[in-house]
Amino acid sequence: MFVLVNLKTYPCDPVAVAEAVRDVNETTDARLAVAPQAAHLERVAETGVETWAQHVDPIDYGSNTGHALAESVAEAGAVGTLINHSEQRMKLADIDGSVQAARRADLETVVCANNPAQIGAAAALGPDAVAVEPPELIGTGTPVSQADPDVVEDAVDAAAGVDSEVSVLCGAGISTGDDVVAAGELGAEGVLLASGVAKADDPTAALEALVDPL
Ligand SMILES: O=C[C@H](O)COP(=O)(O)O
Repeated sequence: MFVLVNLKTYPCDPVAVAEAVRDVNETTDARLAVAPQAAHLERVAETGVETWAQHVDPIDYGSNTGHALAESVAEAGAVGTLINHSEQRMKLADIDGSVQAARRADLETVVCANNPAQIGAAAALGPDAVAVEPPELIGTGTPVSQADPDVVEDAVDAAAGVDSEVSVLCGAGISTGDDVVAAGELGAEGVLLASGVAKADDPTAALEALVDPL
C-alpha cells in the first residue's frame, strides 16, 4: 500500500513529521511519502523521505507570477505531486495541463477527485494514480472506507474502465491501520491522509499504527 501524508497547511513541524515518515517507512513493506507545503519542500526532501508537492500549475518557464512550476518543485526535491485536491480545485483543462507539466518534470502524479464520475475523467488524463476523496469526510476522522465504501469500489471500477494502468487511492478521514486495510480490501492501492498524522501529538506513533496491520 502507498501511504501519502499531506501536511496541508497544518501547523506541524514539517521536518519532524518527514523524519517520522522516513523512519517508519524503513520498518514496513508499505511505501510512505509526505507532501509538505511548497515552501518546505527542500527542507523536507533533505531528510531523505520520499517528498511530494501538494500542487503544480499548468505552466512552463516564463511570465507567470505566484505559480508552482513543476521543474522547480522537482529541483526542490519532490518526486511526485498531487493535482486538483479538493482544497485546490482546478478546471479539467488545467488538470490536464498540470499532469503534462508534471510529466515534463518527471514527477509522479496523483489526481484527486470527489467522486467516481470525476475519477473516470481524471483517469482519462493519464496520471500515474487517482485519489477519490468525498469532500464532506475530509478531516472528520470518519473513514471513507466505512462511511461510503461504494465510493471507493466505484472509483476503482471507473478508473479500470478507462485505463487499467492508473492506480486508485482513497482518502478522507483515514487515521488507523484498520482504515488502511479496509481501503485495500475495497480495491485501493493506497491512501491519502492528512489530519491523522499532521495533527497527531505523536506522528511517529500515528504512522506506526497506520502501517502495523499491513
Ligand atoms: O489530502 C488529504 C485528504 O484531504 C484527507 O484529509 P484527512 O486525512 O484529514 O481527512
